[in-house]
Amino acid sequence: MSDSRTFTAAMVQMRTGLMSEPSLAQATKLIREAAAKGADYVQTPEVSNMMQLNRKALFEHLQSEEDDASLKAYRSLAAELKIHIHVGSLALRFSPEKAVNRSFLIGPEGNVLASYDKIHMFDIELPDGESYRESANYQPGETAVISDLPWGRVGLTICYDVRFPALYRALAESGAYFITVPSAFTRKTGEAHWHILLRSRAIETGCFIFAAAQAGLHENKRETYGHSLIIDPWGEILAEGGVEPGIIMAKIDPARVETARRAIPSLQHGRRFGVSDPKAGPDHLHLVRGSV
Ligand SMILES: O=C(O)CNC(=O)[C@H](CS)NC(=O)CCC(=O)C(=O)O
Repeated sequence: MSDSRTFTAAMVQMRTGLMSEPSLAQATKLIREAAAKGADYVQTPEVSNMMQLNRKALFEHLQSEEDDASLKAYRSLAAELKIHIHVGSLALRFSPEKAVNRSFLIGPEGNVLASYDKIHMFDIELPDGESYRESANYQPGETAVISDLPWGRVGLTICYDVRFPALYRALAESGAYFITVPSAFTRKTGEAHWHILLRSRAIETGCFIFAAAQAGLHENKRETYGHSLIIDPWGEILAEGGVEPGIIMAKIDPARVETARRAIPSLQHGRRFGVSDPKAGPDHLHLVRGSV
């Protein structure tokens, strides 16, 4: 395929603080650095604006999408640098009671091309007592989102979504060549699952995976895993971050999507099926929700 389809993707790895202004300053510096090095598409992690201590503090600082100063700043920056900036997500006010975890794909004219509300809420309890109840504060999205970049179609997801392969299948079947997974993984679950989950989603979908990550010990005392990743459709890691803030970059050739899918057309081989339980009698069939 022609060289004109290739582009440079950059992931900004950051350590979001309690307040949005210093977090924006941190991201802006890294986005400028990526643009100076030739990035066409720059992604920031989940909750690029603030990671607060508790519900009360979160709601004191939340802005609505209309009023949020960091979204305006990212839009101006994209227009100034003439690049795509994908704000992995912002915590924004959704209603008096709920926030929303929303990512924004901004085009080189500063226009918002697409936004996506995280669908799957991280409500979990780890064996060591670490626990999260994202749904207490956040309103989940109900719609998967795709958008068109100049180099091919992109599907938007966030963090914990990565554990739900049906979403990725749906995005790939809707024409995605790239799938974005801006994240704030915990250190524990990241060590155990991060690379495997993201590489699996790349291999299963034949898509590039772009995952900018939060990293390190945050002002709110949470520790995130880092290791931002750019993965090709064969599952190969093209670039990986460490545990400190910074940028990673890779040249992206969308033709690799076609090569990988020609080699293993598993997207076309998927079949619908039921699950039979012989103990429950010959006519019994559990209905399953999908083919994956
Ligand atoms: O609440 C915030 O400040 C920002 N949001 C997050 O950090 C979100 C929800 S708590 N984190 C995840 O989804 C981690 C998933 C994860 O670690 C896994 O799937 O293992």
